[in-house]
Amino acid sequence: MIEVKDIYKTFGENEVLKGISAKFKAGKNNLIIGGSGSGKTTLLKCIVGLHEPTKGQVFFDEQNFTEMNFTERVPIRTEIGMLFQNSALFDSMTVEENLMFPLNLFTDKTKAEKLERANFCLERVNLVGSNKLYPAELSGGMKKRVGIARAISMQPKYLFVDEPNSGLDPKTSILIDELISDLTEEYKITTVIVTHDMNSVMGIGDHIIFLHQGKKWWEGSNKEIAHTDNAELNEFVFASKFMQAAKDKI
Ligand SMILES: Nc1ncnc2c1ncn2[C@@H]1O[C@H](COP(=O)(O)OP(=O)(O)OP(=O)(O)O)[C@@H](O)[C@H]1O
Repeated sequence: MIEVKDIYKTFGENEVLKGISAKFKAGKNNLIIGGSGSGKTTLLKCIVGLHEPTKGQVFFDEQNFTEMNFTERVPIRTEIGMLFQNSALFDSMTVEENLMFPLNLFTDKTKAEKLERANFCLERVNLVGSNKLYPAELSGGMKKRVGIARAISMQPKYLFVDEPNSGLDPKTSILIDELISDLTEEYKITTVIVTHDMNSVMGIGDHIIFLHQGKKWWEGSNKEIAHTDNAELNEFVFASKFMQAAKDKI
């Protein structure tokens, strides 16, 4: 479980996060949603240590990450998998080399063991045989799957995903969501996903926190979100006429 306690983050005069507290449980898809500029990515970056919170604390399984120095954080960092918007693959490396990269960096496995792990992860994301391809030869959905394979290569306890569906067609988006959700449940990963995608919210939103004006405005599940009387959340979720019409049927 990850817990954030009273997180504030200020950039100059701009107070972006204003006292966010939340718990993200293992084996669940924890979604952070909210309008553009509401602070979703900033919160994600504060949790993983890419930003230091101005105030407040982050705990990984009751270990106070905020109070740790760089060296003390290393064991937790090696348990973190990350998937960024653009998949962040190394263009000059093949799929296999991309997957081996964290294993080369953080483990003392033999080459054969690393290859075995890379192949296992590729199989898990349904990309067997793509070892020698370069990112430029992959579709957007395939790149995401390689990104996911690399993120799980180190058997992470914690997985952070920023906008997994950006640039993907609706069908591929659903496949990516289902893949993340299946891996989360199977390996009991604490997964935190920043998303705008209402299909994801409805499809895999076990636990959702809605940010508005830098505050946690609402918290609940995908089952609860359809029946919320929170005005700002309603406006956000049911912004389109289609979603308005669908609301009564949920
Ligand atoms: N490194 C930074 N330096 C200064 N300001 C920043 C920095 N990162 C984010 N901000 C500001 O923080 C605010 C929230 O940004 P953030 O990217 O967290 O929002 P978001 O909810 O993820 O938005 P979006 O949905 O558009 O990606 C914005 O006003 C942004 O300009």
